[in-house]
Amino acid sequence: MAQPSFSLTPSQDCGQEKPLLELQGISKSFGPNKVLNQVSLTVNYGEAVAIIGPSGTGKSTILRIIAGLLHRDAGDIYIKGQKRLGLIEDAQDPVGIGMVFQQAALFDSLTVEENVGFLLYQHSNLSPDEIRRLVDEVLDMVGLPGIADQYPAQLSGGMRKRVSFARAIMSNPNNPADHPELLLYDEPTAGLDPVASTVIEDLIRGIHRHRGCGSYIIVTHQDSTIRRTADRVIFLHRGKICWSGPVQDIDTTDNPYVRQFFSGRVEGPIQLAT
Ligand SMILES: Nc1ncnc2c1ncn2[C@@H]1O[C@H](COP(=O)(O)OP(=O)(O)OP(=O)(O)O)[C@@H](O)[C@H]1O
Repeated sequence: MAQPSFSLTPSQDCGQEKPLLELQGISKSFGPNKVLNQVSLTVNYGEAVAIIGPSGTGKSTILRIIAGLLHRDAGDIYIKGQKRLGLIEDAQDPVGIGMVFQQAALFDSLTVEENVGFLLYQHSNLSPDEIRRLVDEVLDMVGLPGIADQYPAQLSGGMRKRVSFARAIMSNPNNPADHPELLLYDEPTAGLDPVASTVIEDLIRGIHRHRGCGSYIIVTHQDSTIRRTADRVIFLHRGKICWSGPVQDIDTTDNPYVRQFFSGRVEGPIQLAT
């Protein structure tokens, strides 16, 4: 399988003193439903952080707030030590963010090539032939060679998810600043068969490793994805962080939430959201 063409061009300096991202006391309600309650977390340069926890506990909401797609009610967001008021991109020193959403969110009227190469068609001087070559390369990386001319409706849900992944990792090789510094993955392997999951997990890790100090946050329920993609795990329950630790500690911690989550037991502090 092809390696990322941008693999040897790390996009930012490692060893920064400030965290890449810091959330302090973030709260968010939807009507009477308090979804996030004073959540604070940091993501350092080069870190791979998994946010896990039961359904409906606010994981995707955190990603959407970080991405600037949703406003918080309270709390502060710092990027590279600088407080940000609104959109992360809405600043003098923007952070490139790539996102892979739970729903593939492709444009139905565009081909796979047009979807994956969308930003390059809009914002680069690359020729259509060059963009097509990059699209083919990225589709090969996600294990979907030869589908560039198809439409999303012709693909399975898992294939669409991998196309969405391909789009998130597309970047302009002529513009090093184009590489996302922070990738946000919202359940990138949900609904995929085990082999397709492994392909995506390896890609996530591979891109991370090759970038040297690229950082990402991944929200996932999949046991294998947590173990194979995360350095550190944050456990969210009912809008609060109730455990955080290195991924290898998930099997040894006596935290009751973590124990119940990984055993799948019905008895314990985690109760299904109503
Ligand atoms: N736009 C919205 N309007 C109203 N309620 C919302 C909205 N977005 C999310 N919620 C609610 O916020 C809560 C948390 O949702 P969120 O998607 O963040 O949970 P999650 O932990 O990612 O869940 P899952 O693991 O099932 O994807 C849920 O109760 C959800 O119904």
